[in-house]
Amino acid sequence: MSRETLLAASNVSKSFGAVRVLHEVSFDVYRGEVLGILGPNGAGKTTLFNMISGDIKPSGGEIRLGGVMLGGEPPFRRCRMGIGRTYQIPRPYTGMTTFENLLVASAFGSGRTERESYAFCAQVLRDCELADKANTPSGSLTLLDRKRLELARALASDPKLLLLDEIAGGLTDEESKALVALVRRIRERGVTIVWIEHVLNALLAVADRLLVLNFGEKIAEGLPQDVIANPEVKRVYMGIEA
Ligand SMILES: Nc1ncnc2c1ncn2[C@@H]1O[C@H](COP(=O)(O)OP(=O)(O)OP(=O)(O)O)[C@@H](O)[C@H]1O
Repeated sequence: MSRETLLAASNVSKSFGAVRVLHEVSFDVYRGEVLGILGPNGAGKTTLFNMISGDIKPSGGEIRLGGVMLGGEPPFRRCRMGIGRTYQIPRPYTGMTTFENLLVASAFGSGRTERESYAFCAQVLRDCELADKANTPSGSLTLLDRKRLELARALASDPKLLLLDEIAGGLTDEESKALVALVRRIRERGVTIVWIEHVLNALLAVADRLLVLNFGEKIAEGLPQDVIANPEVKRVYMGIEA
């Protein structure tokens, strides 16, 4: 079966001054898949997301979405082109309610009218199991609900490609399962997902493929069972000598 590429990264590199953080990383993300990204702390995972979302510029290489080069497009335009993301540290507007947070994200990203945004955001709230917290100030949500809100805010811009940055950290096993179920539902709606995650069980429960970074270089990519069995991945990521 032929796979359609949604996002293509070719030879993407990033240095901060003399410090090389990513070196010529290339990979494709196929439409409809969940690609999991693993790697030790400092491997360059979030830096890669920052370059896809346009928060920072690559030092070299190219990133394309649906064949269109992202080049110097700023973050808001990439958002409107269909790239949504979450941040490792959720950034809700704590003085606003859950619903208001979604409305802001929707107005920013989707180009919907106010009336359309209301209906759409109400649906996103239901999808993310936050409907009963619509009027709760976001600053008083539980950790799981803050994670759901972070996801819901990314979904409110109606992305084709959703970048999830360590959303399962700090959750109990049960909460993590609830989050995985939500990620699955989002994928079933046709959203393509790239998920950086240290909570391996969560990632393995939903990822179609895995990519592993170490010291800014891609060291493995493929089916989860093959990547997890790769001796280099075991050594650098799990500390297991072959
Ligand atoms: N703006 C910056 N200026 C200088 N160095 C940076 C900057 N952003 C990131 N780095 C460095 O780049 C390296 C990669 O950071 P990055 O956050 O991408 O790693 P990561 O794989 O996401 O790690 P973690 O799993 O801990 O989140 C780190 O050494 C970090 O200190």
